[in-house]
Amino acid sequence: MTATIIDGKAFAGTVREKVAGHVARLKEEHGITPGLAVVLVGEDPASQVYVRSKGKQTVEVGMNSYEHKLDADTSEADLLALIDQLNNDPAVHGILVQLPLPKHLNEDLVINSIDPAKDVDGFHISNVGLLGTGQKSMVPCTPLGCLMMLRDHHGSLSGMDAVVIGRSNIVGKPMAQLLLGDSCTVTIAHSRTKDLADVVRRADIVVAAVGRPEMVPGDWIKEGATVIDVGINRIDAPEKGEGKTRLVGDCHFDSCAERAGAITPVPGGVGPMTIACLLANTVTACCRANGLAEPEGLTA
Ligand SMILES: Nc1nc2c(c(=O)[nH]1)N[C@@H](CN(C=O)c1ccc(C(=O)N[C@@H](CCC(=O)O)C(=O)O)cc1)CN2
Repeated sequence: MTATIIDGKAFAGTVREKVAGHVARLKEEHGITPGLAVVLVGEDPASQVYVRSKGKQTVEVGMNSYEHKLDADTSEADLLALIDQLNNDPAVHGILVQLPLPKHLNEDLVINSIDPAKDVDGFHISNVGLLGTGQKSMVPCTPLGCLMMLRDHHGSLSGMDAVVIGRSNIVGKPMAQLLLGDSCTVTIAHSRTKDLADVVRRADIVVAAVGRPEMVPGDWIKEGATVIDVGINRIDAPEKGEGKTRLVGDCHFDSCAERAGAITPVPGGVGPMTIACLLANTVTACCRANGLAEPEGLTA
């Protein structure tokens, strides 16, 4: 079998178009412009790129973007004071603190200081609890993007065997909750899982989110399975020239694509959906804050 490529970049474009349509309606019919505040602490080069991209795409869909760039040695008290100010700003409907934070800042404390209604990352403990109990919540962007692509490809996921490799709070755990919510039989695998190859071979859906370059080989994949590769790993690429690098996922793309029914590429798969879903969550948060009907097709 040669897999269908699930084009996350194109899909993200359709999500952004839908978001832009909702934003236009919010302005025309209610005089409301959704606003997203992004907080970056420090100068991590990858984070700077992601934050720039978030700001640009926020403006492109017609929303207001508020960027707060803080020095790497910003104190916890100053960061919490900024979050408190954003929590109380009616023009701000979504707040995101770019991760990872510098080591001296307590990530859990910072995330849990965000108003859960404005927590467009879905990382606040209240949103984690709401998702885990099947209640309306803000849903983390990367897993939401994966779910949207899976639903689009399969229609119903009911009864499918899904394996999520990785148990992070940002991807693995919420992904498993979302798949459970869509009536999959879900296994969360991790570094201590015994016979990982056999566990993965049973799966109709494989979501790989471990951050280990190409660790899933093609012969772990059941014929016809759908592979969602969340990993974004930069590796040396001497074949491109001295000192050159390239991006790969957690799955070995060529061998997995030979057996899978469908697969997301890296780059151009899950990554672009993360920011598109952030925009979607901001519109959702804005609608909820104003007691308006939520946009269809943009939430879990
Ligand atoms: N507060 C948050 N911090 C982080 C999150 C998050 O969802 N919330 N996720 C990641 C980083 N991230 C967004 O913040 C992100 C990662 C990757 C991509 C993306 O589009 N990747 C491209 C490749 C880009 C490249 O060339 O390097 C792709 O996969 O095609 C978007 C957003 C950690 N922090």
